[in-house]
Amino acid sequence: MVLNTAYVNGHFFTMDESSRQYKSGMMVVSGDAISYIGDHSVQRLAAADRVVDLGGKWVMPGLVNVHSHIVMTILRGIGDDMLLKPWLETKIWPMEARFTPEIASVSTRLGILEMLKSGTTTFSDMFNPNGIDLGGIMQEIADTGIRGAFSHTIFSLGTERQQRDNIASAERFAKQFRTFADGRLTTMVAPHSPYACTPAALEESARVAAENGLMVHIHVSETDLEIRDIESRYGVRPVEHLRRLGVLDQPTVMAHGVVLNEEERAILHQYDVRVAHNPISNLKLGSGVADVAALLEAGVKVGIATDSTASNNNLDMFEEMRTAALLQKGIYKDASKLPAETVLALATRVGAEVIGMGHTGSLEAGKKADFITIDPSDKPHLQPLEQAFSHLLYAASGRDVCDVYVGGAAVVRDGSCLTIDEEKILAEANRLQAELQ
Ligand SMILES: CSC[C@H]1O[C@@H](n2cnc3c(O)ncnc32)[C@H](O)[C@@H]1O
Ligand SMILES: [Zn+2]
Repeated sequence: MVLNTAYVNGHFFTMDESSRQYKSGMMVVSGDAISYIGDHSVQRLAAADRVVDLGGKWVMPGLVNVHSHIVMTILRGIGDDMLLKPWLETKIWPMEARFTPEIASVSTRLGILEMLKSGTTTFSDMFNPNGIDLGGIMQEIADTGIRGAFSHTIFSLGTERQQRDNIASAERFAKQFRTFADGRLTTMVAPHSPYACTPAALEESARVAAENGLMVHIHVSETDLEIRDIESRYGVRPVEHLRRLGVLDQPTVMAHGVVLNEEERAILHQYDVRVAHNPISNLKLGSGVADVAALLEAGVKVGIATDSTASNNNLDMFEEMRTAALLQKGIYKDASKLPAETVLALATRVGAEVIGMGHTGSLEAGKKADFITIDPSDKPHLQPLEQAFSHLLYAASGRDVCDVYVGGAAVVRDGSCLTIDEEKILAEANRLQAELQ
């Protein structure tokens, strides 16, 4: 039997196409989906099996982080203040090579704990298996209650045989977990980047995506150095390189897109390539600032993302949204660029579409009941209440998140995670980072 829960007395921000607000509104959740959102309805209240009084809390869709690496969470604070190439080659990749199954597991749960507590309900993640049992990791992710899409990274490393095995392992993973945890978790195909994958590996990735109806998730055009490197190896820039190899024929999420010209933005639009914008990671690694305003003007779908805690150094999507908005205003010297309405949409409804999960991301009848609450009543930085929508972007932080629901199930209540043993994970993470160094 489907349980109907009525959430009453909340201030709802729907983030649907028309971005409605219902002050003193009502939302009914039937099973794992929203069946009603709107003004208070006495009839619907009478028909509900359960009533939750929100006491004036704000309710918005859970945030969608479209590019992360949760297995790297343990590396927070390691490798600060370095450019991407030396950061990867001298710090991160050598450390990742020493990861054990225990590190991968603790890192994953620490990352998800941080995401859930700061209001992220859906994420798209790329991880490097390194001999780790990905089935076990997927089960752990499922147990946290979060929603997401996961990809086993493809690197062109080692002998030809090792490279073939790597792609075969990514394909097995993508097929096995394509629909997992009642469809809450799914997979993508993730060649790391045009510089860490051979043309053959990129073509193979496109084949695996096409044969299995999956999206491609790849780092592209992150730095000037990458553009020079790809041009010198193949005579064309990364976007054209991927286009020629057939990668862009598959639905693709390109992480970064910092260094793009007008012609490339037109290609992304033409091929419906979506961009995962990682403003803080791009700033911290000294990569630059993606021209999100130009991408949106070119009709490209953009989502917001954190990247990993090794280049961010947190997974707070509120910080990420605010940074995204402020950067465009700053680089254009135009305060009208990326208003609250736009950025909040990119981090919710549009972000969900970017990663092919349009069944979440807004509070609308028929969508999954993935939502978060914020209690502004005791928070001076969220008052006066009248401009609440503005506060969601310009004043709130992940620490303000009170309750988090995924598919109608509570995963965080009053700031405490119900699905992960916080004390235990923090102790384990501290012990393991000390051992790694
Ligand atoms: C965890 S599997 C993915 C792989 O990507 C590396 N990585 C993390 N952040 C970035 C980035 O911004 N650009 C390129 N590569 C990145 C990470 O170390 C893993 O090996
Ligand atoms: Zn990344």
